[in-house]
Amino acid sequence: MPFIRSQGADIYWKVEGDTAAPSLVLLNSIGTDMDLWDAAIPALRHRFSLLRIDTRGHGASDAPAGDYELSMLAGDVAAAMDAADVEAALVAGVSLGGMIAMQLAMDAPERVTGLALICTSATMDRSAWTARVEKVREEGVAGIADLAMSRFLSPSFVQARPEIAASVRRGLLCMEPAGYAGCAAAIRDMDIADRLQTISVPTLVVSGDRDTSTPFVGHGEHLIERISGAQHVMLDAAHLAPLDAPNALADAIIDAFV
Ligand SMILES: O=C(O)CC1=CCC(=O)O1
Repeated sequence: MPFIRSQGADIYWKVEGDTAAPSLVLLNSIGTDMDLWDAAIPALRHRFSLLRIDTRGHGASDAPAGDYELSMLAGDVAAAMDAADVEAALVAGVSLGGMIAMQLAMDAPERVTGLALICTSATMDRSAWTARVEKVREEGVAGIADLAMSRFLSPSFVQARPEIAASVRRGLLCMEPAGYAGCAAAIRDMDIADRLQTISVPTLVVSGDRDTSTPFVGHGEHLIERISGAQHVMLDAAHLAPLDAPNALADAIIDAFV
């Protein structure tokens, strides 16, 4: 399995798809891993060379103790791109993944040819994420599992696809608490809102009409108002859009960038 050592942690990455096509980096939300993208891969793999990365603290990547920072997580993405020989790419991220993508576009604009910002935000509630970090460090991921699940998926999706909901919950509960808390600290300390105007690459903002974690009002809307020329697509989806609407999400990315 390919790992790259980055800033004291082994980061897991994987390349698939059409390696002669433009590169698309896929980033996961907090509490999931690169498998979040599985259902969208068949629609994306013929159009892009896909680089999936397990965000530090998630999946097969290491989960060191302590607070992480968005710039550290963006540095991990750049390290995985180096390891995969990807000079620059379109970067698509769900939620935390979108925050990392925006940070990378600010820290290393030469590595980013475009952004697909999916059910994400530049402004999360600091006190709520402070409480989440503390709870996970005291009680483990089980302490926030119900809350996280209620923000990931809508009741209608859970009823229609209980096996997917069960697998998301299992993944969450199997996580290292240090990994969840480290990334939750990066969300708590996020500081990108004032620099959104510096993003100059083509950007697609995707919202979910059933997303209660980063709804369009106050989140997607905030991004399109500040990122010059950003396009917007609203999907029939909750927060984890790649599970809820994988083909519509893939089509939106292909329509915007191919
Ligand atoms: O609120 C949630 O738990 C959902 C979420 C916020 C950031 C992220 O990556 O997922």
